This record gives sequence, C-alpha cells and structure tokens, in this order.
Amino acid sequence: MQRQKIGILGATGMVGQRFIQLLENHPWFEIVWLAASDRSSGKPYGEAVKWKLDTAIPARIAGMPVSPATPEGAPRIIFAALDADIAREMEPKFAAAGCAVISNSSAFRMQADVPLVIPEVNADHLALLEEQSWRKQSGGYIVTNPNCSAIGLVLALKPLEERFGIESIFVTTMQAISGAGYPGVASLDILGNVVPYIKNEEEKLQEETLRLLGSLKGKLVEPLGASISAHCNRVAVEDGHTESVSVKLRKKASREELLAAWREFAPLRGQDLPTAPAQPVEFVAAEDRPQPRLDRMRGNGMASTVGRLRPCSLFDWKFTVLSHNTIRGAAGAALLNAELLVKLGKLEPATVTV
Ligand SMILES: NC(=O)C1=CN([C@@H]2O[C@H](COP(=O)(O)OP(=O)(O)OC[C@H]3O[C@@H](n4cnc5c(N)ncnc54)[C@H](OP(=O)(O)O)[C@@H]3O)[C@@H](O)[C@H]2O)C=CC1
Ligand SMILES: N[C@@H](CC(=O)OP(=O)(O)O)C(=O)O
Repeated sequence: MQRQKIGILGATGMVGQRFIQLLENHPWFEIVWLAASDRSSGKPYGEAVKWKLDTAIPARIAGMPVSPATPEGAPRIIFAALDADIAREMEPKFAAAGCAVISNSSAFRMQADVPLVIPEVNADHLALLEEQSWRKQSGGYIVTNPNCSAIGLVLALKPLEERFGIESIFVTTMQAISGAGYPGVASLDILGNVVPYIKNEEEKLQEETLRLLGSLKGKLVEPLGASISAHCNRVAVEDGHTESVSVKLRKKASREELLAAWREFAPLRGQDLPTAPAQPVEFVAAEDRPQPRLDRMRGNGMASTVGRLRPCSLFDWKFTVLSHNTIRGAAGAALLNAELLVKLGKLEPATVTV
C-alpha cells in the first residue's frame, strides 16, 4: 500500500515532535512537509528544533527544510499542533485550500460543525465534518481531538456511561509540565511545587467531557446530561496526566461490574488501526498504581490506565486515571483520528494543493 503524504504544522513544538516520532515508521502516512513559525522557516528541521524526546531525530527529518506555514505547496493531509490563537487564524486557511486538518488545538473543538472525536468513544460524530462550508467548497475540513486531560478521563468514563449511565463527575488533575509546551512553566515555579491553576483548563475539561459523551442528534451534538466539576493542577512530572475521579452512576453497579465494563471495552477491535491500543482502558490492581513514570507507556502510550477503584462516600465510586499527555493526549490521538478517517474513506490519496 502506498503511504499517503502528510504535513505537520507546528512541527518544532512538543506535540510536533511527538508527531514526528509516531509517524516516522507509520505504515499508512509519510512525512513530506514540516512547517512552523517565521523563526524556524527556511532552516533545516534539525537546526530549528529544540528536540526534547528520548529518541533521536530521524536523520531524514533533521535534513528537511522547515516550510512557511501557508497552504501553498502543502500536502492535503495536515496534522496541526499550533497554539490555539494561531490555529484559529491558520487552520481555516488550510481547510479552505482543500486540506484535511487533523487538529490538536482547542480553537475549534466546541464549534458545532467541527467533530471533537476519540475513535473509541464517539466515532459517529465525524459525520459533522460533512456540514462544514470548507468541505462543501474545497473538500477540506477540520477534525479535532480533545484536551489531554479529557481524553484519559473520557476513555475511563465511556464504558461506565454505556452500561450504568453517569449522573455526576468530580475530577482533580495532576498535569505534567510537558502539557505547557516548551519552555513552558518556569523551573522556579514548578520545582518542589504544585501550581493549582492552568488557564482555561477546568472549563475545557468540563465542556469537552460532556460533548464527547454526548449524542449526535441530527446536525448537533447534545452534551451528556450529567453534572461535572474539575480542579486542574500543574505538578513536577515530565509526562503523564494523573486524575482522581469520583462518579455517581444512574444505576447501581458492583466493583466486578465496573471492572468488566473496562475490561470488555474494545470498540475498535477488528478495524486494524495501527495506533489503536488493544486494550484502551487498562486496570492495574496494585494498591499504589497507576503512576506516571511506571504506567504512561501502556498500550504504546495510547491506553488510559485506571486503578485504586474503591467506594466513594460522597458519590458511588472513586478511582485514579493516568494517560500520556503528548501521546494519547495529543499526537497519538490525532493520528488515531486520521487512521479512522482513512478507514471511513474520508482521507483521499495525497495530491498537492494549489
Ligand atoms: N503539550 C500537550 O500535552 C498538549 C498540547 N496540545 C495543544 O497542541 C498545540 C501545540 O502544543 P505544544 O506542542 O505543546 O506547543 P509548543 O509551544 O511546544 O509548539 C508550538 C508550535 O507552533 C509553532 N508556531 C508558533 N507560532 C507560529 C506561527 N505564527 N505560525 C506557525 N507556527 C507557529 C511553533 O514554531 P516555532 O518553534 O518556530 O516557534 C511550534 O512548532 C497547542 O494548541 C496545545 O494546546 C494538546 C494536547 C496536549
Ligand atoms: N493545557 C494542557 C495541554 C493543552 O495544550 O491542552 P489544550 O489542547 O486543551 O489546549 C496542559 O497544560 O496540560
């Protein structure tokens, strides 16, 4: 099978680097175009980037030039990892030029006709992309993946919502510093410290969770009718967001029933998507797990790990969730969205725009 040509917008950032790492040997996609800000444009990638991953920059990529961030000459499939303000201005230009923009950014996640998707949770919401004016005019569109804390949480909640219904959710996050990009949070602010504030994060986690667990009604997503309250904190962890969760269910369920719901949750089984984890929600029985350093790479960084399941004296059950914020929470999430779009016939063979 010939690999489809793809480009990465924001290729030098934390998420952009993860895209390169995950795509380098991907069986379906081939990186042919990298773009970033004017600061990087024109330089070889290896010179423009401050590479922060623990695998080497692929030699082929290090020598590639960084292109200007414009649709001219870009391939038709674009993985985008731009700050929200820049994405808001730039992603529509690529979609209008006929590109499929597979975005990580929050800029369009809550726009009614833009799918906000986790393939295991709400693949049917992808139908919304057909409503976009870009799709109708040029064939281009924008599809988004959620906030990095929302992804791990929603993967753990979806099997419970399906079987028992959810009435209330209370969640407290402990988010890794890589979530703030590079250079991100100053070392003097985070070393030996916890920062109980991440701008806009609680609002995004609450809104996106209910939209992801919501139902597609005609051309609109009706959010899940549950109450939710989130507290978000930045902690001195490199990668991996940890979340303490309490849930009130609509139907009483035993511990064994919750464990079975997570164990049997395999909505993508049989689809052979290269990035999909075999077990999207992994339960770890040890009393002191999950932990970011020990559990973030489960399912190649694509699983949501759940542990410490116990009764909650305020709600019904409480537990801990952990997921890798730049893999499952960002680049891996977008890649899985793209793989699903290929399966659905919505990513056409690569040609060059304008
Ligand atoms: N880190 C995480 O865990 C997660 C991040 N996200 C989202 O992904 C996006 C990227 O995040 P992250 O990688 O952490 O951010 P970084 O700050 O690390 O990277 C930003 C990227 O955008 C590029 N850029 C900046 N300005 C422009 C411009 N004017 N035109 C074109 N490119 C530009 C930068 O290029 P240059 O190097 O040239 O400045 C760089 O490649 C954000 O929307 C973020 O919210 C989503 C989920 C998780
Ligand atoms: N704000 C998240 C990362 C992020 O970029 O989220 P979003 O994609 O919703 O902007 C964090 O700090 O960990």
